[in-house]
Amino acid sequence: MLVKGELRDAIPLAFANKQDLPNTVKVAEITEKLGVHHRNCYVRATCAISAHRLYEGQDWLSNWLRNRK
Ligand SMILES: Nc1nc2c(ncn2[C@@H]2O[C@H](COP(=O)(O)OP(=O)(O)OP(=O)(O)O)[C@@H](O)[C@H]2O)c(=O)[nH]1
Repeated sequence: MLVKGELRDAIPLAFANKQDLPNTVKVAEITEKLGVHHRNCYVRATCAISAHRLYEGQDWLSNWLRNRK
């Protein structure tokens, strides 16, 4: 989807939110379903309620934007 579809030029960051809940789809499965495992894509496990790892993702995005050509 992200590799060949309309989103192929999109910023390669996805938040896999609600990872604190027991039945949430896990990062590996999301990565697989997005079809980005062969690409430099950062799928980050997060919990929006506690802000767990949200800032890591924002830092990653900031660096990616700064370094892209
Ligand atoms: N446990 C938990 N609840 C969350 C998290 N993120 C959002 N929620 C809760 O999920 C509900 C829906 O949140 P929204 O921000 O409205 O998200 P949405 O995309 O409109 O709806 P969803 O499709 O349910 O995610 C709210 O009650 C949020 O508090 C999370 O990381 N963990």
